[in-house]
Amino acid sequence: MSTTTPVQEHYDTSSVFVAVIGRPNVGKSSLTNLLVGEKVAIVTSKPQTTRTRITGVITRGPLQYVLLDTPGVHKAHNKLGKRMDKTASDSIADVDVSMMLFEPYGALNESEMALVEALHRSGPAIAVINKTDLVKDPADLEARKAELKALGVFDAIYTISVRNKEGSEELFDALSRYAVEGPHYFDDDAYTDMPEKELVAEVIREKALLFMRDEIPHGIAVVVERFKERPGTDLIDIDVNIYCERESHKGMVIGKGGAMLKKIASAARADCEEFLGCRVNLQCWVKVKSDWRDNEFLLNNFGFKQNPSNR
Ligand SMILES: Nc1nc2c(ncn2[C@@H]2O[C@H](COP(=O)(O)OP(=O)(O)OP(=O)(O)O)[C@@H](O)[C@H]2O)c(=O)[nH]1
Repeated sequence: MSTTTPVQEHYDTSSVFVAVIGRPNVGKSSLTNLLVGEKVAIVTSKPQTTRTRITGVITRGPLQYVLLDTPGVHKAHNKLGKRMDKTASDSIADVDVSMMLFEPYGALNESEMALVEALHRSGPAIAVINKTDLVKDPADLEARKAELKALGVFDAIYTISVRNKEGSEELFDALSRYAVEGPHYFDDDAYTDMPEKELVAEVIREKALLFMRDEIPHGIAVVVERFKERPGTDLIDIDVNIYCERESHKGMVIGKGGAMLKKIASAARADCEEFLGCRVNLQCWVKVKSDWRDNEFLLNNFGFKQNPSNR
């Protein structure tokens, strides 16, 4: 008697994996959050806030969109930078479509042109001009569109304003054209594959970036040491270590009489309570680990791992 393994040849469902790419600060995280409708990627006005590859998931009926929110393109100066660059180029190779964001104004820079080159070699791509709310004259937008069209790599060019929440339906529609028939890779009610612990760490980093002067926050790493629900309550205890590179930075993260740390922690707690849907007891400690950005072991320890392919 022979046994056969049933092979499903037809699916009623499909999915599309999308790399969200573009120069730092162009609005990749903001767009991911808008499309997902939840806070999965941290957003600040300072470039290069996105370190890890965050996956936003949106399921609309039979179609599942999976967004990879990549770090901005930049020149790598240390191991962390190199790893971030690798994450960005890996994403383009793995996906069904790349969505490259552009500012409405300004010359395309060297790293944007390098990305465009990479797109010529990889799969299909669409261009998205964000921040149309800043456009003064519609002719400016037309000129930008013509410039992008001339690059000869984009199947189509879209215009959006994440700030005004304009253009997202057109994008969903555009991306759906690249969907591939198959199973859904994530639960239909999932919106990210990022563990809650990592989301908590990202939120704390976001607050540090928001409240502190430029030089320090980019040198910090946040590690969630404990994430534990208190049985019988709606309370989660979260213990967090904030690592910085110098003793003097530690002092600044803590602030006068602990004021800065308190400010960061209480803003982070409010966000955590919102997305976790319960009360949070958040304890933060600040520690010094010099050169963590150049130390392979510590990078792995802090979660900046090279992600395995999703498929
Ligand atoms: N005016 C305007 N500002 C926007 C819009 N979308 C995003 N921004 C702002 O642009 C800044 C950068 O947004 P992010 O989403 O963090 O940009 P990013 O591309 O993810 O940045 P990196 O993580 O550094 O690569 C933030 O201050 C946003 O509020 C928009 O449609 N209009």
